[in-house]
Amino acid sequence: ARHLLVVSDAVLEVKLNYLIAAMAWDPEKPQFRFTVLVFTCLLTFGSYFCFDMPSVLQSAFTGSNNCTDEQQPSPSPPGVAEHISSTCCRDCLGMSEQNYNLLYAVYAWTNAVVVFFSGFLVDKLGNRAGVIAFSLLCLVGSSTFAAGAHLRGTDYLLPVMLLGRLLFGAGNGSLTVVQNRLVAFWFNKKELALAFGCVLAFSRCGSVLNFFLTENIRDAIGLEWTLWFGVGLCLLGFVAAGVVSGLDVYGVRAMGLTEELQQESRRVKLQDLGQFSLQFWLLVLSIMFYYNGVFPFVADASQFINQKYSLDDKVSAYITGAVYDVSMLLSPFLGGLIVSWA
Ligand SMILES: N[C@@H](Cc1c[nH]cn1)C(=O)NCC(=O)O
Repeated sequence: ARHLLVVSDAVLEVKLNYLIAAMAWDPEKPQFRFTVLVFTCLLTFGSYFCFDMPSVLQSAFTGSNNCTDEQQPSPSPPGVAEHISSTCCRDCLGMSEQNYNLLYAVYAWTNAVVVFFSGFLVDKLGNRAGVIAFSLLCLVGSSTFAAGAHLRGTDYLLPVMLLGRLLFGAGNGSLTVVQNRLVAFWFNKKELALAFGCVLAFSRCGSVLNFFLTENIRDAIGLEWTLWFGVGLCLLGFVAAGVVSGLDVYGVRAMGLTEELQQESRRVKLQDLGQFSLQFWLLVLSIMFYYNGVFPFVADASQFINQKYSLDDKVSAYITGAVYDVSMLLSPFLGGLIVSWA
């Protein structure tokens, strides 16, 4: 019986090895591109979580930290969380509303300017360099932002946090560009819309979890460590970037496309911009005007809802995040629907 067990064990191992080889290492097979998809989805999960952390934490960012040594945080009015009382808040950064909004403005402007150049750079240098560089920028940006929060009460708080948002903005937008390029490469023949749907759903999942969890995490570990928790998620994105990069090198080489892709990237030039169609630019404009309304609203909505309707911070954040909930739930299905209609 023992002999039989050893033999069946060996057979099982051979079968398993065969399965792994057949499953994972032929880049033309669906298993390979879906493995790429899983790690591509992970690229922006953390950065999307971090992007709207200020919105959830707006009252902490703008509340005044004016406690004296003996003073305990005073009891909060009904419906307002304990740590944000109007008279004493140990966990608050004391930013003005304008400076708080600067955190978003700096992100948006850097994002808008940098993505143009990073898109061109990725066309020239390829996905691997881009995915590593931009996820590293997100990591450095979110770390700088979190480190800035430790400087409360000093003149350095705002410049350091703004610098963090600037680096994060440069990284996150560009990371989305290279993420879409990876999906377009690995899913160019089929399942393209479905793959885009999955990527968007996963990114939105980062946003949604931020609106559901951040306030609770802050209650448990305090403001600074909550921001470092976001950094941890960006680190996850950086690790995923390493894996995607490795898979991409392997897959392209195994399909014998390395030389062809290098030649293609040499041919890319700035003048190619002129070849984009009117339809493309109209699409760009419609997306721009759509986001014009959404992102600034999300940035200020948590505190607005909290103050106008006297709702608890957590409930206000859930309501603000609802704008992303629907998108998260529907994207993969709508992507699948488009695939089956096309
Ligand atoms: N650069 C991102 C910013 C963002 C917004 N929400 C989470 N991150 C971006 O523009 N994303 C586009 C999007 O559809 O979320």
